Amino acid sequence: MPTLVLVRHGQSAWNLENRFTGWWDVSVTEQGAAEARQAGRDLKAKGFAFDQCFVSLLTRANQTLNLILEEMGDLWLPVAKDWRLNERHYGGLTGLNKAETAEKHGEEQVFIWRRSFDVPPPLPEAGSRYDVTSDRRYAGLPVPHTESLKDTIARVIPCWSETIAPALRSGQRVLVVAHGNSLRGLVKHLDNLSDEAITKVEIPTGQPLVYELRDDLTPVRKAYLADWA
Ligand SMILES: O=C(O)[C@H](O)COP(=O)(O)O
Repeated sequence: MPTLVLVRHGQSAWNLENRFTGWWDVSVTEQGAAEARQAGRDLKAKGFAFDQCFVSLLTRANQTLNLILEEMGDLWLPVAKDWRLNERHYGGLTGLNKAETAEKHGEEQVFIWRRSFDVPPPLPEAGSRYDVTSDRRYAGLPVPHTESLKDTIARVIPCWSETIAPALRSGQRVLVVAHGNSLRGLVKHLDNLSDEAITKVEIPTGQPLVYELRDDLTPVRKAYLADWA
């Protein structure tokens, strides 16, 4: 039975500071690194092993993956790095404090920006210091300027269909380390959730989410590792 484990990166510097992060490339904090190591130890203790890993191009996800694999003694595993697993792009909100933004624009507006299905955050101002379009890791790629969850899903699902799903179908046990919203996109797809239902789904940092799948890749059961018997 295909096994898929999804992990959101451990706590990042901007999770700690409560800042909109998106494609800005911050590192995990000490707590985030500890979450990742614990996830690796727990996966190993519960008998999980992987054949193929997938990760975004962002540092916090790569650090988390490496720490998990180090704890599992599996740093040798093949890893496919794909920009399509990056966090949703937070546009002009990138770098702003979430609580201060809510004070300025209201809780309701910030909820719409953070959790609505198809309303993207405002575009960045020209010359934004958080512009990553010329970062060489994205050379030749269609770097977005802002993204709704719907926009994020429009790149995550092709990544799923072209790379992750074929690996699972070929019998590989797969670990995906990515981000709150790229993983919400995958969860929406796997659990066949409505646009409304996904607004209520939150994915915590550093907690492996385990899916046991049928051969057609529909879920048989799903649970966070802490509850996986
Ligand atoms: O990019 C970010 O700021 C976070 O990783 C996810 O943010 P959210 O909880 O506002 O979707």
